[in-house]
Amino acid sequence: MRELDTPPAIRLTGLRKRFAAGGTVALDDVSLEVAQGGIFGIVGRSGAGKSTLIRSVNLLERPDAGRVEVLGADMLALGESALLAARRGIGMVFQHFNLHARRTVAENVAFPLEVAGLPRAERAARVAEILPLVGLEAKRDNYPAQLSGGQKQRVGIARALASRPRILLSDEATSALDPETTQEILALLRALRDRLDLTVLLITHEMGVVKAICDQVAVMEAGRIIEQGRVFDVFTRPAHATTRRFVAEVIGHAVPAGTLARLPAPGEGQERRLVQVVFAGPNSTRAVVSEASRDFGIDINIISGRVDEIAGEPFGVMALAAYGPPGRVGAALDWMRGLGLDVTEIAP
Ligand SMILES: Nc1ncnc2c1ncn2[C@@H]1O[C@H](COP(=O)(O)OP(=O)(O)OP(=O)(O)O)[C@@H](O)[C@H]1O
Repeated sequence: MRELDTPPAIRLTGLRKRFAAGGTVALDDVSLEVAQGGIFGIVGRSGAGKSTLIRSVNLLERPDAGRVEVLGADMLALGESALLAARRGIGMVFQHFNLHARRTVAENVAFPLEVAGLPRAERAARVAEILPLVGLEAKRDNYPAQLSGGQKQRVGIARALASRPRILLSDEATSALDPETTQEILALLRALRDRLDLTVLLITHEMGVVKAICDQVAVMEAGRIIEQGRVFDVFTRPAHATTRRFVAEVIGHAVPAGTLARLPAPGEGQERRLVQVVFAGPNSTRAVVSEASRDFGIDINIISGRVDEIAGEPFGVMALAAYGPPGRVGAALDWMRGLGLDVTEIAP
């Protein structure tokens, strides 16, 4: 991450929100910090409180308690006009694009500038500058109905960037898109972050989105953040059961029951241990399976395996069945743990 010495772009402290007396608590003591230039993902199931949280940043939703600081400004202390100005520094992208059907691409992008009272010539100049950034110069006079979903979201992004915000909020921006278009839009968001020096806070129910572009992640459940940290750390060492389920969606290694049933039973005087091994860090590329097998005199059957990259770092996960005399198998697994690999038993 960049600019480690600068204060966070967004700092939320102790946010609480309940929509009705006696109703569900949408935010329950939520605190997080988004570093300048970072891409921070908030993931959680439907109803976890993600929308309420992201809408608290620009005060589309007012928390009942807590503190919202954006680029150093105490948002809850701002008067009406100062708040409007602060909001112009925070762009927002929506799941269903929210485009005006009867306005062209250029007119949609210019809309927030019109609301802000910018003269026509300046609006036109800004639109001409921004459409190439999202690859839509050729579509400037088209109407939303003439665009694909991905193109519509590019318009949504261009509109969010029209007032040159330093911060971009993304509310499930890719949830209505197919997987290929999702990857294109995510790549665009990352490129824009780099080019315009943006800070991005996004919410999603898909861990794949987090894996693709975020450097920090927070997992929400029932209004609380149950886990947060660097994406690589959370993916490779999820602490909470809910996080483990999310992580399993993209890097999971549930071994099918049929496969387990077909594994050979241990021979006379032998034991069998089934483990999942997560390879990360300096020993991720070491030939641990063959080394363990040779040095401890055991047999290791690789049931499944996959090598991946998370936040640009190599990462692998394997399911292994290890056979050998009692004691030696355990010693081999301990040796793997000693190398910093994450070894967990997956079945008896
Ligand atoms: N305007 C509202 N009035 C009353 N309750 C609300 C309102 N908005 C959200 N809630 C409730 O607050 C809780 C959190 O909702 P929120 O929309 O923030 O969750 P979410 O994680 O974004 O879910 P989704 O992905 O389905 O939008 C839910 O119980 C929801 O029903």
